[in-house]
Amino acid sequence: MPGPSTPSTGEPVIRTESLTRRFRVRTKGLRSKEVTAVEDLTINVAAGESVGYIGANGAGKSTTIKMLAGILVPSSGTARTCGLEPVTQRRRLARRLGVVFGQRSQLWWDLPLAESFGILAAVHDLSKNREHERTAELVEHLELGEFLATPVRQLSLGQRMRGEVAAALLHSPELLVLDEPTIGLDVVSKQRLREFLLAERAVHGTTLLLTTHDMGDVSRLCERILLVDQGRLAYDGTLAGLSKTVAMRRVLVVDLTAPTPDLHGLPHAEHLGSEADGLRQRLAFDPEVTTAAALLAAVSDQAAVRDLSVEEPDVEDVVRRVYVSRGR
Ligand SMILES: Nc1ncnc2c1ncn2[C@@H]1O[C@H](COP(=O)(O)OP(=O)(O)OP(=O)(O)O)[C@@H](O)[C@H]1O
Repeated sequence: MPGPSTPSTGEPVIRTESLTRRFRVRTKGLRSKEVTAVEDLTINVAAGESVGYIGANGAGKSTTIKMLAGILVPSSGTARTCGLEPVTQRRRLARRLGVVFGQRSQLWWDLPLAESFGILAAVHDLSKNREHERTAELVEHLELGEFLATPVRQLSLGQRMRGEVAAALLHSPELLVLDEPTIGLDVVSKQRLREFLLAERAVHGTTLLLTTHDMGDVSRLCERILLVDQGRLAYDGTLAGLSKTVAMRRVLVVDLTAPTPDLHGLPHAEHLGSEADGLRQRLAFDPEVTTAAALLAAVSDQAAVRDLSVEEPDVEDVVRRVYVSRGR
């Protein structure tokens, strides 16, 4: 688990009480029905915490974030972010909050990255000194130097995401909210971004709230997990606590030298499936019970292995098994 949590005596950075948001959605013809995206959500996040906000597709994560950022008005209940009422005090909140939407850009597509930073520094009213100091710090730590002069639309996804994170942090917000920050990134880019976020939090005490479908993000970045199920809070606690509810299975993927029937009788493993006539087979195991090495040895007794990889548990899989363990 990452870094120490910062005890806080002040007001929570995020506080919601019975927060609810409904949408009216069109069904057939002129008919419509009401969808409850977030229901009766009561949470507190203290300064310095790093919280993973996870749940299945459509569970209500983005809707919650939009209400916390003042972009969406709640149907009922209340939210306070950095001690402010997000909708009516949105401008003041913008000075204290940074938001990164993995699938949407806040940068100017046709401008070089450096110019986007300049505009944002002006928007946030940073002094020239502060702007230079903070930009230099972020450029160094996010390794942006080589493409500061490149128009944003020409950046790779990984480069752009680093640019997005820098843009969201330029004004040194006390709360950074990230909606799917590592989506689509390769393993190395993910790792770099996670390391940066950990360092940023350690140095500046920034509170982190992130939604993700990547269990690697959760296990490396988040001390606390909030799990939502159909808009309702289903779990609030540590990853270790969640592991007690459902084992955090990893998946060993083996590529075999010849087509092979599904491997059976492997100790402490579940066969998840095969591809290409059994040339590739996927085996889930609980790292608390066995190791990838022990499982590989057992596979090697039955077939010749050409290549292998180990996948992190998938958030969707964890969420599904939490639901199953609750009888849903
Ligand atoms: N603007 C909208 N109009 C109508 N329905 C909406 C709107 N925004 C969200 N919803 C609905 O609210 C529910 C929650 O959506 P939300 O985007 O918050 O989920 P999510 O947990 O972020 O999902 P994902 O992981 O897929 O991004 C879904 O049923 C979605 O269809």
